[in-house]
Amino acid sequence: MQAPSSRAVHLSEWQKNYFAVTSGTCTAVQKAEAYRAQVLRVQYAWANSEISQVCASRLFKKYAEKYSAIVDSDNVETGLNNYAENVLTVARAQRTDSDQWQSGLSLSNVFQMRSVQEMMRAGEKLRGSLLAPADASVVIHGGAVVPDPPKSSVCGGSRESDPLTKPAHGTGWTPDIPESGPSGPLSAQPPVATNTPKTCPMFSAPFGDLATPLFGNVRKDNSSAPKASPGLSLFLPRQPRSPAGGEGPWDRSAFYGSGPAEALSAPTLSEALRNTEGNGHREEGGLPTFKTAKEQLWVEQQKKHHPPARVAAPSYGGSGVKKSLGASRSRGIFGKFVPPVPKPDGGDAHGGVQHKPDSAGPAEPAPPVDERLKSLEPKMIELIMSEIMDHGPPVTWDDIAGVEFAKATIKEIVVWPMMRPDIFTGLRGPPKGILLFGPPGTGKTLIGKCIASQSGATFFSISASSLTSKWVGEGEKMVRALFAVARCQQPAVIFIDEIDSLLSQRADGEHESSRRIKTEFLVQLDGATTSSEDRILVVGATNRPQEIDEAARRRLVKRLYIPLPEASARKQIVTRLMSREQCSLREEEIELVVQRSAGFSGADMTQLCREASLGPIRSLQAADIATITADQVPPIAYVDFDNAFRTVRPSVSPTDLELYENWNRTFGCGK
Ligand SMILES: Nc1ncnc2c1ncn2[C@@H]1O[C@H](COP(=O)(O)OP(=O)(O)OP(=O)(O)O)[C@@H](O)[C@H]1O
Ligand SMILES: [Mg+2]
Repeated sequence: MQAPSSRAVHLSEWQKNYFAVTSGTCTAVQKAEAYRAQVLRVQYAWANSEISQVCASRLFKKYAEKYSAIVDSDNVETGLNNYAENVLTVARAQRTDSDQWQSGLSLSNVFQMRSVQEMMRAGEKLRGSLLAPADASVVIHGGAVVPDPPKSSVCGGSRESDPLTKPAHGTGWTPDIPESGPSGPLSAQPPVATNTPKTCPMFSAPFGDLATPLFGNVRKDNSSAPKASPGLSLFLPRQPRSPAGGEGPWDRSAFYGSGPAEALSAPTLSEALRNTEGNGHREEGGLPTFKTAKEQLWVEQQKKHHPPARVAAPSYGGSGVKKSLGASRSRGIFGKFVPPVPKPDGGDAHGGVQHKPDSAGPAEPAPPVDERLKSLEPKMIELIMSEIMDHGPPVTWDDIAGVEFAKATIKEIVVWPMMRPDIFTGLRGPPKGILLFGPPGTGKTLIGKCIASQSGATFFSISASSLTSKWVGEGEKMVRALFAVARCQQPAVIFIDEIDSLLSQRADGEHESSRRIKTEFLVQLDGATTSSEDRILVVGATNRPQEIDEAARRRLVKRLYIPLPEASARKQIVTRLMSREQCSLREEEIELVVQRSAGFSGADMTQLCREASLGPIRSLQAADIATITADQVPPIAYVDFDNAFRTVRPSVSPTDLELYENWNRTFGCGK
């Protein structure tokens, strides 16, 4: 950011210049100088990021054109028309700064000069080839001719034709023009050559679309370039030089690389950026290796979506891993997920390390593997990673209406021990297993998501049915892998939804594979729940608690009943949902809705509100729906709830409810 004072200085300079050039008192040279200074200022401002590239392009074009107009104009009063004089100046190594100085040159006789002709011939030969800066200055002077028709254009991509291919012919010869030897004026005048724009790259437009070649045909293809080049290049030798390393546009040359004009141009900059995008790092000798967060993110995304083929770690002993572990997924709501495979550059106390962007190429040696994961198949670990709960918006405790006791207990068991493990030790040590049970749609899964959001632990969410059905025959390996990975990611919460399908009572007729899964799960659960060091919490949720195996039940020590919402909780749900919509329900009407919804689950209440919210739409004519604006939709009224009650019914029957309550009285840990 520029300090205000510096802005003020800029502004006043700008104004001063403006008045100078519009006052009518200054000479053409002064005007040209002023415009040239403006062009420089634009460059400065752009280089200092004070103005955008688009703005810089426009200003550059504007002032470069004004400048060219003066320099190109052959009007004796308002133009400089002194190309030939510059050639003469060059030839004589004399300066012609005097306003009174009258040239003996005419437009035509300059072409008779041998040196000019030689330069034009030289230009012909060089045409098409990229010129070195020193040569380029030859082209400038050779091509810097005249503004009328054979006057064909001057040098520079801004002109339509190339003076090198269209030598202008003139008549007459002014003998007082000194000859400068067979090799032309430039070679005959070394001091002049050193005074050419080759060391003065500032007018190589720094703007992508205006990358005007300073030196004639360096970039012929750019036809949108401003017509400043010829004039500028001729003018520049007369400008005072900044000392090397001093401030000024010369600094930009140092910034971009010390070099000729092309080193300054925006294409070079964009090239460097393209390189960065292409391979994630900048070329040696290019711009500094700093990467913006956006670039870094882009590079990481590229790696995620096109991960390098990894060589399987020998210690995994299995098939090669095609995807990098967990890298294809985001890192959970808290971003705490760390890969189980430690990287060589450090690890945490548990053997895992914070996830870092995977910069490993295929040739990178396989990283060492956590001891606890050695016996597992990499494929399994990968599958576990893909089960990490990382989707959906974060859920807060306030999003869950009612169930105050369960919420308080969970905070006590999960959140606080995570916060203060030093206090929650010994007898106060948190239980390692929780069972949330209750009728469907009462918020058990919602609580699971809330634990994920609020605990700050690594959160694994697995649907038990996926363990039994998705990976048939491999379920028990999955269970083992799940706990092993969780152990590497402590503190960790393993949330198992529909746990009944995993831990249902063992029956004689059950399938061998599901029996093995269950056994493995109980073993792991036992390990996790009995080990005092492990900070792994297993949270199971079920709406069929009576089907859970007694051995599993014992291990899930805190069994919390998640009942149907009470009146206050139902009101909370309705109020919260209606607050996001246009609603005209009065307080007593809300009370009425709450009363009428006794026996509804949280999910039923949500459904009721959805149905009611469609009421105002249904009251509209079909034609209106096409044209109505969103704020013209009538608000939700009690009548809409009234209608909704006709179609939405409680999903939990009183008989079912009794079963839950019985089970809660028998096994539940609630009050
Ligand atoms: N206590 C609650 N507070 C707010 N919304 C709730 C509550 N209970 C349920 N809901 C609503 O019902 C939806 C379903 O809840 P959820 O999936 O948590 O029920 P569940 O108890 O896991 O059911 P199931 O036993 O069938 O799996 C939630 O997304 C939410 O919109
Ligand atoms: Mg659920």
